[in-house]
Amino acid sequence: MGLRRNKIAIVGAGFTGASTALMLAQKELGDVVLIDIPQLENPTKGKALDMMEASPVQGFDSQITGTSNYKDAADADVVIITAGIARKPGMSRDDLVNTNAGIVKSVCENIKAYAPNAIVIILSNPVDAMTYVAYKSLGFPKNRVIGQSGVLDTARYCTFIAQELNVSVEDVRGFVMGGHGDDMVPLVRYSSVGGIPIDTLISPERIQEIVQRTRMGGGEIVNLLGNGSAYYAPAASLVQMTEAILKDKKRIVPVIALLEGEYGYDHLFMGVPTILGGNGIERIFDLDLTAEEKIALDKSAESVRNVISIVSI
Ligand SMILES: NC(=O)C1=CN([C@@H]2O[C@H](COP(=O)(O)OP(=O)(O)OC[C@H]3O[C@@H](n4cnc5c(N)ncnc54)[C@H](O)[C@@H]3O)[C@@H](O)[C@H]2O)C=CC1
Ligand SMILES: O=C([O-])CC(=O)C(=O)O
Repeated sequence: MGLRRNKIAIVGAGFTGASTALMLAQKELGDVVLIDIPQLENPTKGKALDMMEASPVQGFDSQITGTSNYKDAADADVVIITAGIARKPGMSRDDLVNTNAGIVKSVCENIKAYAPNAIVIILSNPVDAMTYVAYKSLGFPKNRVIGQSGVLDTARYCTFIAQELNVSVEDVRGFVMGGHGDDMVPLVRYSSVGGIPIDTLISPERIQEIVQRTRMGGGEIVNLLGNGSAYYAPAASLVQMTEAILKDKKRIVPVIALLEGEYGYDHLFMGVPTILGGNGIERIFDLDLTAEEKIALDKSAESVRNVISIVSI
């Protein structure tokens, strides 16, 4: 019997889903199945075929299939959920909660039926609450239900630090935790370039501006695009998470995880630093925080709780 390739299903073939499919294939992380609603089956097939026709030019052998039939996603190793509506200028991510909760729930019923052993990554917003909806709907163990926020928020934070110091992005380290909203918590104390703490190189005022720009990073793109939200950096973030899982890399990345006592929170889904590997979330780092950091995290946790409290499953 030949070796089996990894299979990655992406539900939602819009801006983020399609960008993710192409980036996954370019890295040959597995065969990709792109799923959207039956009314969009032809455009979904068209996107997949267009990407396949890039493969001889770019030299990748991953197969990309467009479909509206979950049977094509049977036994996927990783399923990525990007289905739902995106915000427009003037809206908050939380305004999407009721529409997207219904969509994520129905998507999860299909995942449960066709890919019961998959590790599931949720992108749909408001993503902390949608990860909770997915966890409840799937009934999978908590290590296999993972929300994407912190990789993207950290990427934005690191972009701004690299630009501020005019240094390589490869040398910037740091992370953002908390909910994926305007009160997320970039951890300045744990941020460095080439091992040098950033607060020895950047003034407190500029650091605060970078922190604030990071918090509003999604909104900055929404306002510039005018008719949707970011997709290139979100797709890159999903690819990093998928790669960590499929290659069992044990990357240390912030992701949305079910907290059961960590940081003093119980039954809450929120972004925290974790080890991401072949078993999904393999460990949560429960770091000591300063009083100021804890106050900021409490505020973010309260925002997430408020959104989750209005979700009906
Ligand atoms: N967590 C994060 O960091 C980020 C979250 N997002 C969120 O991701 C979601 C998707 O964003 P985009 O791709 O830009 O939106 P989009 O509108 O381009 O694509 C969404 C796709 O989902 C599909 N869809 C809707 N209901 C479906 C269902 N029941 N089954 C299958 N497919 C379904 C739509 O037909 C559409 O093609 C939004 O909720 C957005 O807010 C986007 C970027 C970052
Ligand atoms: O801002 C949005 O609505 C999309 C998103 O979550 C992000 O780009 O961070």
